[in-house]
Amino acid sequence: MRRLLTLFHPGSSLDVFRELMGAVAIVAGITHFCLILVFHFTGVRSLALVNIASVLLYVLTGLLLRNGHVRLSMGLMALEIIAHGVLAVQAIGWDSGFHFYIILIIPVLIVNSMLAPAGKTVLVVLTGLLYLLMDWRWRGAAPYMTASQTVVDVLYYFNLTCTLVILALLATIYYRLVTLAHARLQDLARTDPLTQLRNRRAAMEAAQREAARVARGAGQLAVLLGDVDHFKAINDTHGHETGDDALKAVAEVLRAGVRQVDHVARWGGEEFLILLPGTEVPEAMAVAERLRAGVQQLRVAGADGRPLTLAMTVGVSVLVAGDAFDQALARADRALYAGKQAGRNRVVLASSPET
Ligand SMILES: Nc1nc2c(ncn2[C@@H]2O[C@H](COP(=O)(O)OP(=O)(O)OP(=O)(O)O)[C@@H](O)[C@H]2O)c(=O)[nH]1
Repeated sequence: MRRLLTLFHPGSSLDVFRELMGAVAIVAGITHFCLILVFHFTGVRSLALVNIASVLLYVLTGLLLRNGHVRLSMGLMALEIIAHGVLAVQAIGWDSGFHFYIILIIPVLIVNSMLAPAGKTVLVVLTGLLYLLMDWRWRGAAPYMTASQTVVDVLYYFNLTCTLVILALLATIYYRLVTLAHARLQDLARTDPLTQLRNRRAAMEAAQREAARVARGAGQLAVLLGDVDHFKAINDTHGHETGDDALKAVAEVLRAGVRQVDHVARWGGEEFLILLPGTEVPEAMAVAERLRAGVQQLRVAGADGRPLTLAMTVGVSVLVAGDAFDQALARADRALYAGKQAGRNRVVLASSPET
């Protein structure tokens, strides 16, 4: 299953559908391969040849899918399933169960993200009508090939089992892919697109979780608020693109400069929030100073090609048990403001909670 799910990387609903079709092509190819063996050993050589053609067709549809020809491969698959069903029920009889596969077209049509609702409805109804028509025409009709009751029974239970397995697989894969796509969306909703850091919303969630840990006695939480100095001047002098490059470079310094358990987020424009769980004042000040120095060492290419230096002011506060996160954040913000007032490019420790 994991292998099937990693054939394509699901992102959009089209990717999800393409992945699903890829899985269908693989399972259908395997089913037809088994049928080659069944027909070969039961002596129905002509149908073994038909199934060789089906396996080759599913290989082709798999390749088409990988190259992005989703509609074409889907059309070929539907055509194969219908043609195979029609031919086989006429040849060996309705009781062979080859018509079951046509029913599987209906759920695949419904999850198809490329079809408009009206088109989907028409195709689903047509498939249902085709199935009913086949049932009316061929159930009870005499097949033109004579196969023993044992062969018909083997085929019936083989086809019924395969249909049930494919149905369960389709539902499972679709459920897994929807879950993956949902997780991806959740992640996107929490990521800042420019810096790839967590965004303000994700930072607030992390802050609430960490604040709850502090309240449970898990030690202090250091709150660092960093703001790039004179950033407007960088934008104004070198352009917005250079400003963006500078923000990405700063984000990288911050991300690389903290532990795995720490949280780094883009809090707003050129402002970054860093949360350090289980960290007391001396350690928090050391980390803040290291990050500030890291930003100062950065060299970003300016509009004239010459390297541009950056600086960052950081306000530091510590959340202790019985303290509210908003209060600690407000203290870090005041410390940051004090740092700006005092000349920027520095780390300032906030006053303690009770002052
Ligand atoms: N390039 C770029 N600029 C941004 C982005 N978000 C905010 N800004 C700019 O960041 C600048 C922030 O300016 P100010 O708030 O005046 O701060 P500053 O110039 O850094 O001054 P100090 O903080 O006092 O040192 C504004 O010009 C915003 O337009 C962004 O995503 N990309």
